[in-house]
Amino acid sequence: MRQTDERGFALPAVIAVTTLLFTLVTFVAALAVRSHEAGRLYEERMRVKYAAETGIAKMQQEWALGQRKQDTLLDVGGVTVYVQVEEKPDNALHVVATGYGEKGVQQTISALIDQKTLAIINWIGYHGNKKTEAPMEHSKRHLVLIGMMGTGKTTIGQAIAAQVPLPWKDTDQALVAKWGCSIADFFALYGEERFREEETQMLEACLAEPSLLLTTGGGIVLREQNRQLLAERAFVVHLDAEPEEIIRRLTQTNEERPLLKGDLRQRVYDIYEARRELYRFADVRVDTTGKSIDEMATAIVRAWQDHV
Ligand SMILES: Nc1ncnc2c1ncn2[C@@H]1O[C@H](COP(=O)(O)OP(=O)(O)OP(=O)(O)O)[C@@H](O)[C@H]1O
Ligand SMILES: O=C(O)C1=C[C@@H](O)[C@@H](O)[C@H](O)C1
Ligand SMILES: [Mg+2]
Repeated sequence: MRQTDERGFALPAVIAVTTLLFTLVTFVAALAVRSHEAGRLYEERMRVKYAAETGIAKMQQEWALGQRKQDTLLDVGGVTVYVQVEEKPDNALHVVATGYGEKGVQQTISALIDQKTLAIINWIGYHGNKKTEAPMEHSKRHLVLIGMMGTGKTTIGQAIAAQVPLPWKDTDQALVAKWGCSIADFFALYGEERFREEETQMLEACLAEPSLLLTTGGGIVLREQNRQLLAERAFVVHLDAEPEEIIRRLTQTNEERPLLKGDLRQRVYDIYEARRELYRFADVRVDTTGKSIDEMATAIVRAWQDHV
């Protein structure tokens, strides 16, 4: 009887002490995990902030070399940095750099820069996870990729299509579907001028739709009329790549590109040089050299989301 009493008393006490100990250990462990996570988040914020600042410095360097002052997507040590530039009175540039890191960390820093000397007039400040002031230009309701053959418009477009709720069209693919023959065959049958006419009509039809993700043929910028239409109605991203990288990529594909027939290297260098200025009207430029398709797609989606 006594034994039963002792057991009856001991058991609840053991359970209570064990429960208390368990709760205490769990609490301390949770605190440790949380402070470790907070530390990691703090480190990530610092890394992204530093990348955004470096992004501004990189653009200052490029502008010093004569590069056009234009919005640009950069990769700074694995952090995507979107640098937006706005002309201000008194020869000043307002430059806003947003770095996008891991764990949803986003840091923005902005500065006023003297257009002539490229010196920083003053830093405007940092803010975390805050959208930059990019007023939506409602007429620019399409997302369009332009760029030289082989810069990845179609491939990156496909990856973007999986991330944004926009219908995706590719002018080359739409033309092939319309004609029922390849671009190379169309060129052989009707020549380049007729192709350009068809391309413009297709562009007009696409831009008349409510809102599209549109990937274009490399030569869409040849016609002034097309450049104007695009500048008015689309948020235009210029995919760029070094000619050597373009040559490497195009050597690995079987797709026939009529304008590259003959000496591929020479053709790529010639066309690149001839069109270099024609791509410059884009809202954003991005260098895809050495970058993966997914990382490009994610960076462009961010720039688009900033635009809308
Ligand atoms: N970032 C990249 N890294 C490595 N390879 C790539 C990259 N982007 C595209 N490629 C490859 O380069 C080739 C050409 O790409 P794609 O057809 O998308 O170019 P495009 O810009 O659409 O060319 P076009 O103007 O002729 O339509 C494909 O084989 C593609 O897989
Ligand atoms: O750069 C160009 O002129 C071209 C690029 C391709 O996308 C096709 O539109 C066609 O081969 C012509
Ligand atoms: Mg293409």
